[in-house]
Amino acid sequence: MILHPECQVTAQKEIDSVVGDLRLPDFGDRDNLPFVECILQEILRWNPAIPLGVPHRTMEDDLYRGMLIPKGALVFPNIKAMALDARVYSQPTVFYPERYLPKPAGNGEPHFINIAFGFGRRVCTGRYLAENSVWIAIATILASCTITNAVDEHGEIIVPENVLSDGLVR
Ligand code: HEM
Repeated sequence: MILHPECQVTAQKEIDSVVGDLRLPDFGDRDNLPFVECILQEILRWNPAIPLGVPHRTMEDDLYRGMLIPKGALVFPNIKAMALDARVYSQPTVFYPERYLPKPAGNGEPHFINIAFGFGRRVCTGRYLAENSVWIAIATILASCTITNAVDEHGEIIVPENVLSDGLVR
């Protein structure tokens, strides 16, 4: 929110108009907060927490675009490459939650939630806990707080660097 203050303003206006200021958002509000939903999707996509997914092993020979993937092969789903695929997401490195809104407000780009949590029989078992936890955190924090930059000893705004750890989980 510090790096993208305009997103915070948009989300807070949406929460104020839908929820008001007499209560906090709850899960019953989720369908009525499309921009908060967009922020959740963009957080999952912009810098995926598990960039190379978790490898799966093929149980039988498979053919993919004419290429044989033999039984027993390890397949790594490159989630980060899918997140940054410019054929699917315009300016993919930019944090731009509006991209998911239908046209003309946004680009109608596909939600990332079906990719971020992996695939098939071994899909993340914590998916719904995680997605709902992140959603309620975004909604309640932005309903009750405004996140702003820290300032240094001279009163100058500190702009944090966007630096992430490397590894299986970031
Ligand atoms: C935003 C948060 C999270 C993300 C992005 C995430 C993502 C993933 C991904 C990509 C996988 C690999 C799925 C595959 O094999 O294709 C996975 C597996 C798994 N996740 Fe998560 N996860 C998150 C939170 C959680 C939480 C909160 C829990 C537990 C409460 C959890 C428990 C698991 C478990 C147990 C597996 C292994 C499932 C299996 O191999 O059968 N995850 N997760």
